[in-house]
Amino acid sequence: MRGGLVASARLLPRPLVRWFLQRRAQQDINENMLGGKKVKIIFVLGGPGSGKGTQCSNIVEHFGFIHLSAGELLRAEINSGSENGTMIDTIITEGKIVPSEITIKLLQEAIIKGGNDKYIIDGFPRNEENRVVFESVISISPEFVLFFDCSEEEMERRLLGRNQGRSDDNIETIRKRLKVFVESSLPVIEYYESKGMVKKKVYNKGPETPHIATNLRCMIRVPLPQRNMIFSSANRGRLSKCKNFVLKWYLSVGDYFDHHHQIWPYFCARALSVSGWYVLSTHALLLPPANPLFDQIDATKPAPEVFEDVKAIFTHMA
Ligand SMILES: Nc1ncnc2c1ncn2[C@@H]1O[C@H](COP(=O)(O)OP(=O)(O)OP(=O)(O)O)[C@@H](O)[C@H]1O
Ligand SMILES: O=c1ccn([C@@H]2O[C@H](COP(=O)(O)O)[C@@H](O)[C@H]2O)c(=O)[nH]1
Repeated sequence: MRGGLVASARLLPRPLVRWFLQRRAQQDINENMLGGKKVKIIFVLGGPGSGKGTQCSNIVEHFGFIHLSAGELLRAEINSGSENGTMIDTIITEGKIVPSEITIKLLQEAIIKGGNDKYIIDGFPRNEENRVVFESVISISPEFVLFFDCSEEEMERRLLGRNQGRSDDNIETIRKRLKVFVESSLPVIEYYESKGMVKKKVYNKGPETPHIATNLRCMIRVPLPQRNMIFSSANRGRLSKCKNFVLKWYLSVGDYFDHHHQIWPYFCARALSVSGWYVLSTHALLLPPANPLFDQIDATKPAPEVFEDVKAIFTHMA
């Protein structure tokens, strides 16, 4: 019977057979299945240069996932001389985001071609539109999302030293990419965070927290009350960063810490939060325990230490 089917398939035109097989694979994917196995997807998100690619290589080595970097797939598309190549190249050089249908088609093809049941997708979804279109076209929900949190200064330093001949590793494009990350990609992380899907490692490094913009943004996913307060040391971008956010009113007391690093502001912050203030803090030490801030992977640490955090997450998952 099976032999008969194979023989009849040989009589069909090849494009039709290819179309049929692709459709089957697509149906499988839509049911989270590929080749009879449930497909696991993990999104790896973080700013440009936060170390996503570096850690994905470690994950592949230790946990047998296939690594799909959306950026790499787009770069391969440019190099293949495809009709979309020039458009993609221009978008990447401007640090903007390529239309969802292009990226998702490339991801979909790579998943089908990969034939594995475990994928880490690095650098995608990049904006809310990416996320929504992915959900409707490839209806696989990620098992979880890894978020690498890193200061903008550190990301910029790393990208300028990466030296892999990438057209977007220049200061002008890097600045644009960082802006796009805060404006378009962080909302995706916030969305997954609100669903409890962002894998976390408690960030408890000390008083100085590097990534003010990210962290503030993470807090602001919560509906803002009238009164807000920002703790941070001076010259860490409190005012400039806050201008990006619709803070109705805030009180900044960070200057006190710069010179003293005293414990009293911690109690102050707690007392204020208990009495209805919403405390935004750029100091890990000041966080009231229930405050969800700083729960990302601290990607400013050396790569092997970052991987220890990642490993713990993957080990628990297995
Ligand atoms: N923890 C780390 N400490 C110092 N340097 C790092 C660390 N992790 C990665 N790097 C270096 O920083 C540069 C950027 O890392 P990587 O390419 O992994 O970042 P990425 O998040 O994938 O960036 P992009 O989104 O631009 O592709 C690389 O040169 C890498 O070797
Ligand atoms: O989903 C995606 C992923 C990437 N891009 C564009 O590619 C560059 C480089 O991406 P990396 O992840 O840093 O390799 C990125 O700045 C975007 O321009 C995209 O549009 N959509």
